[in-house]
This record gives sequence, C-alpha cells and structure tokens, in this order.
Amino acid sequence: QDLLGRQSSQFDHQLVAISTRGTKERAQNWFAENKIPNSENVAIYNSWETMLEQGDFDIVYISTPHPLHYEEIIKAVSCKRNVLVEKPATMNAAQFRHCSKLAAENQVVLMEAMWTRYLPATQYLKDHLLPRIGTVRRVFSDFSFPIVSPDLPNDSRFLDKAAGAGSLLDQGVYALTWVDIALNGTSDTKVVHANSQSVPGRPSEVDDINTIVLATTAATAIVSTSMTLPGSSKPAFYVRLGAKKAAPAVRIEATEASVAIPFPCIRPEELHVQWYGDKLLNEDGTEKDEIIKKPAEGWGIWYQADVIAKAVFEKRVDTIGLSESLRILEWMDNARQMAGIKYGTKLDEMKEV
Ligand SMILES: NC(=O)C1=CN([C@@H]2O[C@H](COP(=O)(O)OP(=O)(O)OC[C@H]3O[C@@H](n4cnc5c(N)ncnc54)[C@H](OP(=O)(O)O)[C@@H]3O)[C@@H](O)[C@H]2O)C=CC1
Ligand SMILES: O=C1OC[C@@H](O)[C@H](O)[C@H]1O
Repeated sequence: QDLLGRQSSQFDHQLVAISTRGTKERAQNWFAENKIPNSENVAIYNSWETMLEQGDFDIVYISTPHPLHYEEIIKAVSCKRNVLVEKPATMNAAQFRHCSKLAAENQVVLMEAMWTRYLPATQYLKDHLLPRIGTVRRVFSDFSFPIVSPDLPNDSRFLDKAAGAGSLLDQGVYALTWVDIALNGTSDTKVVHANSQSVPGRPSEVDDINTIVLATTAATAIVSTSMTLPGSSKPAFYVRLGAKKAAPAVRIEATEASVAIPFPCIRPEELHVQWYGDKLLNEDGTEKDEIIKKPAEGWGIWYQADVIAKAVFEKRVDTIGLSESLRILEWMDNARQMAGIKYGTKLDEMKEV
C-alpha cells in the first residue's frame, strides 16, 4: 500500500496488472510482501505484448533494467499506452527524443520516473528558495553509496554491462538532476571534463568512480558518483535512507546563501541554508544553518505518480519533463564519450537502436 498511495493524494493509484517472466506464485508472493491491496484481482501476464494489447489500465510503469526501456517504450506507446519509465529513461538522448516523438504521434503521455524532482523538499527549493539565494555560482553534487559488495555476483545488473551496469547511468542521473535543478535548467550548461575509474577486481570494465565537471557562462558544477565508496556516510544505503544524521551530498553556492542537501539526495527531506552576512549567526560569529524541513510522505514515489495521473486524467498529450530528461541524457552521453565509458557498438554510437 505504501508504494501506491498516500493520504493527501488526489489520486487513488491501483496496481491492476503486471507482466513477469516468473510464475504466478512468485508474483503473488511479491504482492503479499509489498502489501498490494486487492491483489487477488491483479491480472498476471507472462507476455508484455499481451498485457499492452489486452490489459485494462491507464498507465504502464516500465521498471526493467535500462537497456530494455527503449524498445519497451516504443511498444507501449505504439499500443496507445501512457508510460512512466524508470530512470534513466533510455540509454542515450537520441533514443528518448525518438520515444517522445512516437508518444506525441500516438497521443499519449510519457514521463521519466525521476521521482526526486517531485518531492516536497525539491519543489520547495525550486519554487521558494532558489529565487531568494541570488545567482548560483557553484554546485557540488555527489551520489555515492556502496552497492557493489565483494559478494555481489558479476551477473547482477550493477555489474553486467548488457543490463546497463555502471555508476554514471544508475547514480549519475540523480547527481546530474541536482545540477539541473540548482542551475534552474540553464540551457548553455556543458560537460567540460569527465573522468571514470572502473570497479576494481571485476572481469569487465564497469564505471565506478566518476567525476564530471559542467560549466555555464556563470557557474560551475562538480559531480561525483561511486558504487563502491561510502560517499557521505557509512551505513548501507537502505539504512541510510532513514538515517537521522547524514553529511551533505549536494551543496548549492549562490551569491546570497548556500544550500546543503543531506544524503540521501535522491529523497531529500531537509534543506540547510546558510545566509551570508550577519543575518543569522552563531554566538561565535559563524553562519548559522536555517534548517527547512519538508518531509516526504512514506517512501515518496507516488508524488511522480500523481503528476502523470493528472496529465492522463486531463487527457494531455505530453512528454512530462522532456527538456530536463534530454538535458541530463545528453550530459551523460558527453560524459561517457569524454571518460571512455563503453557499452557496445549500437549504444556507443548514441543513436536510436
Ligand atoms: N527510482 C528508484 O528509486 C529506483 C529506480 N531503479 C531503476 O529501475 C530499473 C530496474 O532496476 P532494478 O529493479 O534494480 O532491476 P532488476 O534487475 O531487479 O530488474 C527488475 C525486473 O525487470 C525484469 N527483468 C530483468 N531483466 C530482464 C530481461 N532481460 N528481460 C525482461 N525482463 C527483465 C525482472 O522481472 P521478472 O523476473 O518478474 O520478469 C526484474 O525483476 C532500472 O532502470 C533502475 O535504474 C532501480 C531502483 C530504484
Ligand atoms: O534509483 C536508484 O536508487 C536506489 C538505488 O539503490 C539504485 O541503485 C538506483 O537504481
């Protein structure tokens, strides 16, 4: 239930059908583990195509590993389905541009599930804080946590290149989203440097420690990711999602104030603002943090679900957040090229495949 609705939601999200390669029993166990309401009525398909062609639902949520997204979006929108697709929406910008065109031709809504953008703390930052802190001059954005433990098998999606493995596409998409939010979608932002080091001791080269520098005419952004290093605090990721105390993961430095966003920046709940000058000082004269709390209800992925539900309800034809998704996919394309991160011929050509 936690996954599907919240008390203040305008919409009652319901899971009504799923497509899986697994058995019915496996699906039913999953429903039970995740407390899915009315799960006895959820249609279980063993064929994605059949579900798209015959299923009775408003929106399909694509949550397979990222190299599959492109073909799956094409199939879904061709069946006139509204689509919410996990991040990164596709493996490169050209693919998503094509998907968006097809979605428009088929009169449906398409949206990348970049849930962080729609959480209350992020919305507050965008609508109420960024307009007050002056010109943003520099952004630090880190998203690192140790996903790759020594016992993680090489065929896990985090280490298997055919499944889209790599920290840039998995974690970098969030760190870059924060840059885009902080710079308010500045369109002249360019990747000026990218460097990558692979996960040590594994047979294939999977990008791990990535450092990307972006610049606009007025600002610089420094981005880092890693799926082996602890980043801003030590405990395992899902423990840290509930951590009471965490070091800043994102820092936005503007001319009037700086704003720090504690880990986990993918699910922010607090904004720590330091106003420059003598407005808000500690007894020793140092700047005092103004802590703005904007909790997310439950896990928080339904904020994005509300956004697409509203668009579908209003019968809009739209790729929600298209320019944001494309900017970030393009930055990742450029960073991959500069850092020498490779997948395989078709994807490295950065064309539609
Ligand atoms: N927003 C967020 O917080 C998160 C987003 N993600 C994103 O979600 C996506 C999936 O990640 P994650 O759930 O970790 O990935 P998984 O590897 O767990 O795959 C998810 C499901 O996709 C199906 N699947 C896997 N491989 C294939 C295949 N080759 N062909 C067809 N179906 C397949 C499987 O379902 P079945 O066996 O039932 O068919 C599997 O359970 C990624 O794009 C990732 O970036 C991931 C985690 C969190
Ligand atoms: O989107 C994500 O957020 C949570 C992480 O565990 C995962 O790697 C990533 O895909």
